[in-house]
Amino acid sequence: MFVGREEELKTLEKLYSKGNFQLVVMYGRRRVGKTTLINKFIEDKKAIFFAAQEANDSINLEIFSQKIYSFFDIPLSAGNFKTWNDALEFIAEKAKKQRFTLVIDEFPYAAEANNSIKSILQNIIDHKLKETSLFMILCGSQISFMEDEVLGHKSPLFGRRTAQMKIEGFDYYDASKMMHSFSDGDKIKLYSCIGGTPHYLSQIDASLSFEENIKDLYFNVSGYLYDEPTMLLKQELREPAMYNSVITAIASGASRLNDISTRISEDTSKTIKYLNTLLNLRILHKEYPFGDNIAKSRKGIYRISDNCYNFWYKYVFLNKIGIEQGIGHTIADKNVFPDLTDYIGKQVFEEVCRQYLIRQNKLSNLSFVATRIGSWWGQDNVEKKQSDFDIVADNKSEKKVLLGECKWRNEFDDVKEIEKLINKAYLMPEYEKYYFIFFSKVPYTKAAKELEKNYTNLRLVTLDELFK
Ligand SMILES: Nc1ncnc2c1ncn2[C@@H]1O[C@H](COP(=O)(O)OP(=O)(O)OP(=O)(O)O)[C@@H](O)[C@H]1O
Repeated sequence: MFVGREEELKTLEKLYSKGNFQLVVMYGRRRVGKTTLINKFIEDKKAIFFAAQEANDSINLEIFSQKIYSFFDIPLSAGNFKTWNDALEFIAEKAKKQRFTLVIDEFPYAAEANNSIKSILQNIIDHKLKETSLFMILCGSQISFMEDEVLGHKSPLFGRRTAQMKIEGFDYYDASKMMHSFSDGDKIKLYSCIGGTPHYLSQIDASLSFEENIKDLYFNVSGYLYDEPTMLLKQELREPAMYNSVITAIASGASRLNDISTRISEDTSKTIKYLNTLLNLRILHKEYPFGDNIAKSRKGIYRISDNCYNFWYKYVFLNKIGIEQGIGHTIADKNVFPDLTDYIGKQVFEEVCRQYLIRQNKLSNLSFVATRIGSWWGQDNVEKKQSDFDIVADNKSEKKVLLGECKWRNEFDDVKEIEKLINKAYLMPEYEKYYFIFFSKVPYTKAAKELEKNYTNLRLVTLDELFK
């Protein structure tokens, strides 16, 4: 079953409809669904799909030759192309007369096996392919390679791409389509622990409970996700040990540079280097209080971008010895599951609610079209304490703002919390019209629903609405 990717397919189709030469550079973490997306895109098109192997140059050229021959119905006895240049010139000649797509998947493998492929490609693009209607996709999983050696200004291919697409994991909404047999609450829990990587989501066993799935995937040595984040880290970094410490520090709650440095016992100048590498790899991202000037703000905090990493570094990495000794399931029951409400409440649910708003905003389902969506934290000068909004979305020119609170708790006084949210609006004084939104794991009380009826600018969102 193919899920989501509507935007990506729309982008590809739009580029394809231009009818001229296109070079789309597509990249994204392993297992994020690049190949599946490309296959969906080419399913109704004439296409040569070549996936480079982690092998030497002659093997890659041989496979490439065979793909070309089979596409043009040339008998294999014709022998392989002698060089990449010959193969690509052949493609260029054919592409003068007919429209087709050429996909080179896992491009870094081919380029690592033969360092001159990038220059050969550049030369052919400039002198031959540009005049054809070839639709070409170069795809790869090594983010640093694709950004530096393909898109980067030092690459021979710099400036040749007509579009670039970074493929991200699913948001909670698309991820939930891969777990339809579960309750809404379990869907959020699964997304919080596994994240949005389609391949990981495809490992969920619908016949097992949420807990059984998490135990099977993470808490035994043969579990599919037992070692996955470190294996991926090793692919991108030569010395992952220090990076493991940095990510563990963040997963355990440190989010500012100083706190992270203290936790890993390194000075801030070294820590910042590690953090920057992890930011470049998109394993981390930085968040700023809503409205801050990002270029100047000193309030940025570091967050782990993917829930699989977040969960793994918080609960699996530090328990590896126990898991290897065969007590993984007990650790999960005793130490992990009881902590999940806190983990989701503090680290995931807010993001899920923001994703919901981003989707609703695109569908024009909010009271106004928001031009910025984020969260805010800072000083409340009236109450003389730190304060925050889980959600802030605004339209500055219309002077409208939406303020929100997200509660992943089993019990709380909803009326009190809603009133608290409304009463904090003075912290955002620059608007004329205020709207409020509240998200809750558990159903609202009658009194809260009454409040919503009387206060037209207030919306109470229930868990099931997140999936509509
Ligand atoms: N859009 C999708 N809908 C449903 N399942 C998907 C989708 N995308 C990916 N998957 C699942 O994830 C698996 C891995 O996806 P895919 O091979 O496309 O990832 P990739 O980014 O090309 O990975 P790699 O870089 O490791 O080759 C697929 O076999 C499929 O099970």
